Amino acid sequence: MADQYAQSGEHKRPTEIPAIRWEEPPEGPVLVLLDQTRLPAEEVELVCTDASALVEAIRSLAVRGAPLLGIAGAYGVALAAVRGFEVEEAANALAGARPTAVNLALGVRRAQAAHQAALARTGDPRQAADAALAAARALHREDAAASARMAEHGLALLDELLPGGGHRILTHCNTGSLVSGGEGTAFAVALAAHRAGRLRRLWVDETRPLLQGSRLTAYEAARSGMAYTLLTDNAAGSLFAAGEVDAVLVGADRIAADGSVANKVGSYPLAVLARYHHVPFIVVAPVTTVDPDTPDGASVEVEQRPGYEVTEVTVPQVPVTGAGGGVPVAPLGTQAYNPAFDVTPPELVTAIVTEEGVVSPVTAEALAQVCGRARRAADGG
Ligand SMILES: CSC[C@H]1O[C@H](OP(=O)(O)O)[C@H](O)[C@@H]1O
Repeated sequence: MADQYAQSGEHKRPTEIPAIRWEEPPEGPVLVLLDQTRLPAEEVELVCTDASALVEAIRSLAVRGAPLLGIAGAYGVALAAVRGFEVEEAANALAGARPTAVNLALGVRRAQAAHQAALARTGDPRQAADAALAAARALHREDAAASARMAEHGLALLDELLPGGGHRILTHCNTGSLVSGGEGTAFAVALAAHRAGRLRRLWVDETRPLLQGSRLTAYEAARSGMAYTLLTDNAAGSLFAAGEVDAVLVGADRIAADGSVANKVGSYPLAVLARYHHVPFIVVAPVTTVDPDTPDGASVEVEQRPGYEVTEVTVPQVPVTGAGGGVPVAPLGTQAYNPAFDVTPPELVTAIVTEEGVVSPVTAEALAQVCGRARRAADGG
């Protein structure tokens, strides 16, 4: 069936518009974001001059994805410090902008701690601001390096689990360069397989309601030249039943200490389908996404988003009458259930691929060992 589909999508010349960059124009430092709510129709950059603009960008998913949220949060602290705003207030607002992706608060607190330490050491706000910016830049670099190592470990795992190449991978939501300082997490593995000539097709879940798959993953897949095919989330089951899926690759927003994985809503049903059809369900995430302070899946705060994201769609050039500024696709006043994430229990996860290596089977002990290795390395241990 996969061969019925010609190479999907056009292959635009890749334009290297980074998801995030720090600029220092004469008017003062700014954080520049590729506005992901405008993709794929428009490549528009959003300039943030203060933390409140960045908080809004995070809440609206103009900037999104766990690792990138951590990087953005750290730059947000630096932006507040450099522009002379109240740093602690800015840090708290940024850390609380979205609750599920642990990386956001982690990145914010890392830059805030650097700022506080430099201020205590020097008493000089300028040096403290520089320290916060240095911490953000370091996190940005580390995430890019982590992405490359996850891609290596992930491709090696695919080759081990699926000898013979020609991998048909199904993915959910978006986990490429739009969520990362590098080429992403799960998508970076698919990209590595493509470059190695071992990706037969990437099946892309559209990922309702905000369509990160159809809008963002398809955008990144088209630019890469890989063979990809978009599907509605509801069609995934029939692909498994047809034997068209060799593995599932997804990202994560928070991994609890017991190995429970919080990820985009719709990930859990894919894990159940994968188990039923004896297909590996692989999570790809940096160790910064593992939260030892969240003991299990039930402890994860799952972000509940506005109902209008389900009851309305935003279609350009069509008059909008809905509460959320979209075109209603349900009777006005319809209540909607709209969790942004769901939680997959560790027993349904074949492996967690991190930059420190692969955790499989997924147990609290194995996870702690991998993450402990990373933390000792970070502490120079
Ligand atoms: C590897 S981070 C990508 C992760 O973030 C997405 O959520 P959102 O688009 O709401 O930020 C989704 O859960 C992805 O797996």
